[in-house]
Amino acid sequence: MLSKTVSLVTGSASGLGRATVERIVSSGGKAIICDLPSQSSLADSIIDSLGSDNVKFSPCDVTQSSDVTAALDLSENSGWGPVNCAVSCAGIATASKTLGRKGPHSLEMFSNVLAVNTVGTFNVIRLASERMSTLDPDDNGQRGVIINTASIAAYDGQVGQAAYAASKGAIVGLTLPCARDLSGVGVRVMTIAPGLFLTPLLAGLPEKVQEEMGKQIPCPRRLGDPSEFGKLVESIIENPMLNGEVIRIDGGYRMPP
Ligand SMILES: NC(=O)c1ccc[n+]([C@@H]2O[C@H](COP(=O)([O-])OP(=O)(O)OC[C@H]3O[C@@H](n4cnc5c(N)ncnc54)[C@H](O)[C@@H]3O)[C@@H](O)[C@H]2O)c1
Ligand SMILES: C[C@@H](O)[C@H]1CC[C@H]2[C@@H]3CC[C@H]4CC(=O)CC[C@]4(C)[C@H]3CC[C@]12C
Repeated sequence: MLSKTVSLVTGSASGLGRATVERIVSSGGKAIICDLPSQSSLADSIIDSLGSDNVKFSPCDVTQSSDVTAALDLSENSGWGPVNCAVSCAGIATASKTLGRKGPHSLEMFSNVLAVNTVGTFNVIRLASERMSTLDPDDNGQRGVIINTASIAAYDGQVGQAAYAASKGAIVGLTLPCARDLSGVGVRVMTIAPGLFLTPLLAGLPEKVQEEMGKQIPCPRRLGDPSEFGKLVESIIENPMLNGEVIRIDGGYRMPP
């Protein structure tokens, strides 16, 4: 049971983040939905279904420190206290070759993917851990847990995924040093590397392509359901021994070139 979980979940108006909020709240916790202002109507529908006592929306671009700070403040100003759990799901994906028919990869696109996926994730880690450090420790001397979302593309990046794979590889790379940095204040840091999950990120692809992608997963032979990601988040929150590690959740899939 996550009845004491007060969480900030980025990118949670949609997909894996939304499933995380649903899991945390159905297990008795609270969640701040941290997503772009353009996602406010999706956030409102989550609040309608889960209740405004349990879920609040803070419009936020994760690359902006003031926006993340405002989301952390909202938890405290709502009487929930400082967050003890931060889950980063905000992310964007692009597809562009390093040298394509139209010329070299756009440097702006590369920087933007790293800004949202990597810098945004680190922004949450640094600001959320400061708030967690003010909490009383539990029996294990722990004050909070931070969960990042990488991707199996961090390991098996495909053609056209240089920017995306680099952004996710960096999240894998920062997991252990951040866990080590924050061990003194009792904050754990974990990363999940999902395989192919049926979220709006993939739902935009033709149905035939989605079906074919699902068939490539060894077992189970289908795309992942976002609720399965939410379940893993819950396990990580509940298990005090999980720290400084990356967990793949991919049905045994390894992406081809
Ligand atoms: N779906 C998959 O198969 C899959 C696989 C591996 C990794 N991932 C990763 O999981 C995470 C969630 O992906 P998803 O599939 O749920 O996608 P999604 O598009 O459904 O959700 C991503 C959310 O992030 C938000 N977002 C984007 N930029 C933001 C910013 N600057 N600030 C705040 N919020 C921002 C979007 O508005 C959106 O609500 C991403 O990091 C993605 O790279 C997804
Ligand atoms: C594991 C995931 O993080 C990536 C693996 C496959 C990627 C998708 C491949 C098709 C792309 C098409 C596109 O133009 C937008 C991005 C993609 C949907 C891309 C998104 C990231 C994953 C799912």
